[in-house]
Amino acid sequence: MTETSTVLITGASAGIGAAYAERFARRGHDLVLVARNKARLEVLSEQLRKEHGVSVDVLQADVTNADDLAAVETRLRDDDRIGILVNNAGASLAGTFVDQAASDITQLIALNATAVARLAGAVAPRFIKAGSGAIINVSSVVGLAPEFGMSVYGATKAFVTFLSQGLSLELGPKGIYVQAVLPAATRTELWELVGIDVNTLPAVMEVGELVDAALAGFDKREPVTIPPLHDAAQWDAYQTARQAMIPGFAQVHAAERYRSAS
Ligand SMILES: NC(=O)C1=CN([C@@H]2O[C@H](COP(=O)(O)OP(=O)(O)OC[C@H]3O[C@@H](n4cnc5c(N)ncnc54)[C@H](OP(=O)(O)O)[C@@H]3O)[C@@H](O)[C@H]2O)C=CC1
Ligand SMILES: CC(=O)[C@H](N)C(=O)O
Repeated sequence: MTETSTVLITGASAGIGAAYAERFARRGHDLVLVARNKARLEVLSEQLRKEHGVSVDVLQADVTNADDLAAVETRLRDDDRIGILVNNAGASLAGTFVDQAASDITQLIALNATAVARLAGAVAPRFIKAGSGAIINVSSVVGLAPEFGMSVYGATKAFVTFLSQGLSLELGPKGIYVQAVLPAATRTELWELVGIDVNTLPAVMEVGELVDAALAGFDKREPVTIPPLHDAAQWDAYQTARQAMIPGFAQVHAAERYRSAS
């Protein structure tokens, strides 16, 4: 990854992805913008070329469609200029678990989880060969909070955070930086798409502030960046508590509290 390597951003036609595109263009990076809505991508790319003098390619793709996903994977495998992948495309799901149709659950997992792993998997071997590269995965604080009542959405985001932490450990020693970004409620169209008026939420971050904070974490090479978390020590304590359990998992016998049944 060079200072100005090309950045491929999924879900770049709106919201957080469009803000990443603008911020990376401002830093002088050429871009490959991916989403389904080609017209919106064209308008944004024209604006970024004009305002920042960068080169912008549009790659229309539905990353839940097998052929389209394969085309994005091919671009990531073959285009040596791409040094940063932003896995941002995602959506939420309306209703509670029992209201959600099996087809919608399948679609959400394909978008929020499968595509993220597949695209990281497509680019990683080339990055390993180069000894550099970065993967930014946009997750969510919802993945830390089953209490929020968004079980399937939260599960996809727990997957993204776990995948990112795992990849950071696996790929970090090979020169690749992997970052999980965990926004909380951010003012984008995502809310309207699931029938929620964003103005009714108690606290909402503006998308520019969110992406600037995420990029501050990127510049520090943080493995996990949580822009709304003011007390960073809370995340550190959570990691310490989790890691403290690990040595205890290797056991021949079940814990005492489970031994009374027979
Ligand atoms: N907004 C929020 O409060 C939060 C958002 N996030 C996460 O941030 C990420 C971006 O969301 P946000 O900007 O808010 O949402 P938006 O709805 O504003 O943008 C979503 C982007 O993803 C693209 N997209 C959706 N489905 C597909 C698909 N099947 N294939 C390709 N692209 C697709 C959309 O473009 P198009 O329709 O053109 O395909 C759009 O560019 C998501 O992963 C979301 O979960 C995390 C925490 C909070
Ligand atoms: C709850 C949501 O759907 C939102 N995308 C979030 O992750 O906070």
